[in-house]
Amino acid sequence: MIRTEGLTKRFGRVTALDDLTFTVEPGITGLVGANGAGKSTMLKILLGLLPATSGTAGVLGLDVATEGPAIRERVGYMPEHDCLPPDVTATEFVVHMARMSGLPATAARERTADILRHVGTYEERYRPMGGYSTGMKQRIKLAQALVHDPGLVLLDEPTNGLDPAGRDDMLELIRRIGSEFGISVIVTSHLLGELERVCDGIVVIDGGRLLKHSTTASVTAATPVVTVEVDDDPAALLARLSGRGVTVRADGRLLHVDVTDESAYDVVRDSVAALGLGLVRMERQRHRMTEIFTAEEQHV
Ligand SMILES: Nc1ncnc2c1ncn2[C@@H]1O[C@H](COP(=O)(O)OP(=O)(O)OP(=O)(O)O)[C@@H](O)[C@H]1O
Repeated sequence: MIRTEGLTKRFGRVTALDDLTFTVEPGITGLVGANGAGKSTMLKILLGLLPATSGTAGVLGLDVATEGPAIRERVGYMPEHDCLPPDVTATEFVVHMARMSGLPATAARERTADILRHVGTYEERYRPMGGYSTGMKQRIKLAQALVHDPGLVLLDEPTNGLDPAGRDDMLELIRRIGSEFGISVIVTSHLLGELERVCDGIVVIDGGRLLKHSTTASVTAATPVVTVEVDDDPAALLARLSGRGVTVRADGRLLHVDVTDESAYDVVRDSVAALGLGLVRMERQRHRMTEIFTAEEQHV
């Protein structure tokens, strides 16, 4: 889908991308990094909108340096910042973008109606976009990226500015773009945790350098861990669980238990009861990917 080789971009003294080499397979891929890590710069280079300082990149087998227009015919792009004209309706805008991408007038109108229904803004389609909420604007930006039925979409921070429910809705839409329409997706975010839910693969960049490239499956396949807290010294519980073949680590007053299968929960419950302890907390750990990336970062 995408390959880069030694890709570097400098703006004066700022190195936005520093010798990046990676490949991206079809599916949903997250491009993660803090603000300023170089994510938007990467997307603009992949679209052929910004020239690289050195190195090469290809998208769908096309060279970004010489085949930008052909790439933009086949790829949809959702920019990060607000770019919607306020006095134009969603229908007018998305039809216009479809026509710009080469669709005939009738097909553009039909596709626009379909895609606005799909992203959940059909009711409001004849209202000027200036009055839209941030969530609706993000959906229109997504709709215009999809309207010409691209093989790949590049989404720049699509959950930016959304409340938790809006984020969940947007992530669900992205998941469906991949699974129902079979369109490959590159989605950027500064939040690793939210991409973990929808992505097949993750590329992490930091200060323009590649920190990590991995499949989400290989990461989330790691054994789940449950944190257990009891109302007394956990030493006796630690010994009892180890004696029953459970892998467990002490962390101050907390115990971290590997859940290789569901029976581990029963072993914890029965052991706590047998020792006459009170169970204060038993919690599945979140953000495993963050921990794994942080652990591996030390080896990079
Ligand atoms: N046109 C430009 N001129 C000068 N510097 C730029 C330009 N575009 C980006 N930069 C710099 O390059 C670096 C990477 O910026 P980029 O916008 O790609 O980061 P990002 O990861 O997308 O962050 P954000 O989410 O905040 O947009 C930053 O230091 C930024 O200031």
